[in-house]
Amino acid sequence: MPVTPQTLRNWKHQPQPFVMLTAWDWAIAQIVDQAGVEVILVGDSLAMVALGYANTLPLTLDQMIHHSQAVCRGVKQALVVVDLPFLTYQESIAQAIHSAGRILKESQAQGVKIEGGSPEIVETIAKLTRIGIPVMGHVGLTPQSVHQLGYKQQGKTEAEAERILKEAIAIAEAGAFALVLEHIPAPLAAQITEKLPIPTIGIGAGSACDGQVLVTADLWGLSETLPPFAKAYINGRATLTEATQAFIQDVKSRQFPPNL
Ligand SMILES: Nc1nc(=O)c2c([nH]1)NC[C@@H]1CN(c3ccc(C(=O)N[C@@H](CCC(=O)O)C(=O)O)cc3)CN21
Ligand SMILES: CC(C)C(=O)C(=O)O
Ligand SMILES: [Mg+2]
Repeated sequence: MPVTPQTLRNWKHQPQPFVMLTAWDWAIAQIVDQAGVEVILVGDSLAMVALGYANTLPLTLDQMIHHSQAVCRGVKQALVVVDLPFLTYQESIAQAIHSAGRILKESQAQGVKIEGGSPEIVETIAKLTRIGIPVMGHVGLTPQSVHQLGYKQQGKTEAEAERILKEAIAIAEAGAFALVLEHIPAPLAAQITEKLPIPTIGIGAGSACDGQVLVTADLWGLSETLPPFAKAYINGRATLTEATQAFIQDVKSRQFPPNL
């Protein structure tokens, strides 16, 4: 049965966490969907892992729609959620509706994710939800604020932890169907998970969350550097380099192609 935002919203305190992975094109989406993940995120990290930008800020809405369309063509089971890129939702609620609306109209995605927990963002989540657009929240380390936060762990002081907990509660009350907790201490993520009526999805937030998310380029060992919380399950760079060099050798030694 295909996963919907409602399926996910009800996935709370289950014995087994659900899994979300990122995808940025059709082949990757097919692989992770057929492997059995519950959610596929067209994450704006694609700016870095697929397009080579230094951070997620340059990505445009048109680029995101182009990648989302490709991802959706490869997915049969998983719920597809798309990150709204930097400055495609922060300017006004009207801008957020326009951007989220284009994602849902121009791809088959069923939800959008937006970063932050300020009163403005909470109001935007409430408005999008009221007009029928499922929204996933994202607090803790929010990479679109890299020039303010860097990529450091968030919520280390008592005051910061309290602020993140309050943001999480406000986002849930605004109607978000799930919430990403990025790079915060495990006890804080456990406390938020306990208190929220909606599922939490951790990345660098410990094992108590209702779901876990990873950037697929990190899982596959394709990234040049790994965040401290990520784990590569295959050395993709080395494995693909070896295959490429074997091909180069075969051509140079006339072992490839075969003479049919
Ligand atoms: N491939 C990839 N994986 C990710 O998880 C990811 C992205 N890209 N792009 C957007 C953000 C950036 N992320 C990152 C990147 C680096 C650190 C990291 O190295 N943190 C160090 C300190 C860095 C600092 O002080 O500036 C740490 O010890 O927390 C953490 C999260 C997570 N997100
Ligand atoms: C890491 C996840 C949560 C994300 O926002 C992304 O990949 O862009
Ligand atoms: Mg993102």
